[in-house]
Amino acid sequence: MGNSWWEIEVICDRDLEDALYWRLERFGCRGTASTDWGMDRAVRAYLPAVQAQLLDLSALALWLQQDAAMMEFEPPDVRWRLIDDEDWARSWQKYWQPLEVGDRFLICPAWLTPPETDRLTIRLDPGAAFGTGTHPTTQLCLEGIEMRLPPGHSGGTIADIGCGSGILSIACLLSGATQVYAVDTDPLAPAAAISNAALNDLAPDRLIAEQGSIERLIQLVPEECDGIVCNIIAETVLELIPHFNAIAKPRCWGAIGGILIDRASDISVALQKHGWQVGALWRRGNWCSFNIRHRQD
Ligand SMILES: C[S@@+](CC[C@H](N)C(=O)[O-])C[C@H]1O[C@@H](n2cnc3c(N)ncnc32)[C@H](O)[C@@H]1O
Repeated sequence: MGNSWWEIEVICDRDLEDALYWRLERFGCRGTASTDWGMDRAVRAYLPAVQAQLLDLSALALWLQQDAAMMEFEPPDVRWRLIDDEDWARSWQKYWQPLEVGDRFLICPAWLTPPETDRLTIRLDPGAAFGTGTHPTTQLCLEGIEMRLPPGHSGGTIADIGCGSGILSIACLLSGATQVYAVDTDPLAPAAAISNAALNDLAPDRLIAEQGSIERLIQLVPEECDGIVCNIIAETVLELIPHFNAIAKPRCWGAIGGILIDRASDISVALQKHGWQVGALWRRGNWCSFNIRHRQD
């Protein structure tokens, strides 16, 4: 069971997809891929087998059905099966295709030849870490990066809190940032981020990634940062916000995602309390992201 994965397949109404992602992420799923399924969507999520027992999966199915009932949708069809490492990789290969995000990025699975494009291509091997670009919260953060680091931008140090696969770190580096310091509490994430940076031909010293959270980042960064990217659920972001100042230059920007729309006002209040101005709040489905700037005082 050590090297196997649960593949959880959920067939649901397309308007339920956002809420579903949230529930799957909270359950601990490391990655998701979705495809059309007639008029519905088929969402597949992957979780190391050691992290869940059959009873946990039954509870998840019940939560998903309750979520659907509360939102007045038909109950989703939820199934799961154990797959080994090889099948897991094959599943990704089947369902995960190159994806354009925003005006500037193209996310391309490592095993495919990137298509001809004038977009910035982020090549990714999902490994076991979260972050393939298919999730709306990742896309919102990528669009935030696109706004802060426009074509021709060069320089700056960025902090990536909850780096997962390193997708946001790599986006910053390909957009001209000089250096990224990244942390993630998931022990598998830093290595995934570093190997994905290498896959994109980025010099190893441009991305320093370590296990931990903001307290590790405070030790890691030699000087305050020009930007912060952070795509984690609202409860965690609320704990992190009071510590942002310890790593931020005056006028530091932030692309903060992972927030369900009904938590937006809590986040906004906390940001303002700690000296951050909300420049824009972007929404996709039930998710939103904050583009913020530190007040200069
Ligand atoms: C939604 S994923 C984001 C991954 C990637 N940055 C992206 O945008 O796709 C959130 C990541 O944050 C990590 N995480 C959760 N709580 C954390 C914390 N307190 N400090 C640092 N990382 C955390 C998780 O392990 C996970 O990899």
